[in-house]
Amino acid sequence: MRIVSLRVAQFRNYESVELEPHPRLNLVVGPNAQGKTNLLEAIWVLGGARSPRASDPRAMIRFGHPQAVVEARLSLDATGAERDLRLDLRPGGRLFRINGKAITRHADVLGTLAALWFSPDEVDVVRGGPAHRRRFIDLILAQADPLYRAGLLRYVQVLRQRNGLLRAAVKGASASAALLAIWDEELAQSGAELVVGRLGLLRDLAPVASLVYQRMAGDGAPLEVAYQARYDIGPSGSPDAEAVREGLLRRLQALRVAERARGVTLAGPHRDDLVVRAGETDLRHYGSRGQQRMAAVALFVAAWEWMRARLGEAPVLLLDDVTSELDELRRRRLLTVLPAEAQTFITATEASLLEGAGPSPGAPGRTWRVSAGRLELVPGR
Ligand SMILES: Nc1ncnc2c1ncn2[C@@H]1O[C@H](COP(=O)(O)OP(=O)(O)OP(=O)(O)O)[C@@H](O)[C@H]1O
Repeated sequence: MRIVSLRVAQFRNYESVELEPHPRLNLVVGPNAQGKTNLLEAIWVLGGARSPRASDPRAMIRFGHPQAVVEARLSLDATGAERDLRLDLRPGGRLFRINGKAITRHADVLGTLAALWFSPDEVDVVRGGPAHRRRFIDLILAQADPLYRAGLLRYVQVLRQRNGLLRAAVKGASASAALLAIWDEELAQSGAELVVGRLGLLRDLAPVASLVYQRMAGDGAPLEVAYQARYDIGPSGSPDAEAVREGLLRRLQALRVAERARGVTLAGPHRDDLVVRAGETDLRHYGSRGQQRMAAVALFVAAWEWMRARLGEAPVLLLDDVTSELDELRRRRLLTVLPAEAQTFITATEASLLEGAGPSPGAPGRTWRVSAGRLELVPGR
């Protein structure tokens, strides 16, 4: 899919800008603190995702204004059909509209504008804690698979209820064994659905990520990405919900005393992780910064491929400041592994850092110069 036109109003340092992005490559250049990231952030949150840098959506409303608006006309690859997506950000919350119709359930927005965000901070998908890796796979799955979205909502609700019961038990309230057993079943059932979705994703994602990693690293070590749970999930190559359900249930029963003492659910997909290894090296703990960065890029490129295959639509790529920390060689390697067919928005302080971006030298695209919340189309690209 691609963004045909975009309007950003009273969002961060933008008063009001309208643009018609190029179907492929959009370079967004300008000095620091001018609004490059803000533009990508506007597109990202329009897709329904949380901002990578604002836990409170109010931070994105232009200072002194009551609300921000981001809207786009989207064109679908499969049918050429167009869709209008609009987000109103107000102090009270977010309101999304698709073709003018207000969307009441946030989960129904995800996937309308499928996108992936990548910045140097995404190295945390490899180097950071397990929550980063869980968020990575959940967001991919939630955008591409409505069943997974629904399953995730259900799991979060079950987890909340079960934790409530365990917390009450810590405070001395009676949490009957029978009641807990019911919530064990619920948690194991909805947890197993999530784990099976995640295993299916990894089965497809891992080989692609390994290929991309080897192309970038050039040292021959394959990248291994595997699911890590502290309960039996059966054979990961052929995901089986029943095996996962039983494994998780057994683990919950074994953890009964500890959970009653701590008042929290100690096993399930909310605590699982991914192992990311290159050869013998667990990159999460022992990878060099360069290896971790390459593995993160490889995971994102593979995620893009997976989402495209699953949705039948190419997700929009938002690449913020990705070239800044890299030397010439790494920069070139990075730019050549990026999917050529994606509509891409890529920021940099200087256009020269993006030399070689796109499928071939001199690839078609548009360059926008950003200065204090104003965009200017640079002629000639
Ligand atoms: N809610 C807001 N209202 C008005 N201006 C804001 C708001 N939030 C951030 N800004 C301004 O946006 C600017 C930062 O923009 P942005 O983060 O897009 O920078 P950038 O061009 O990507 O720079 P860098 O290259 O340093 O990443 C700052 O000048 C900041 O004061």
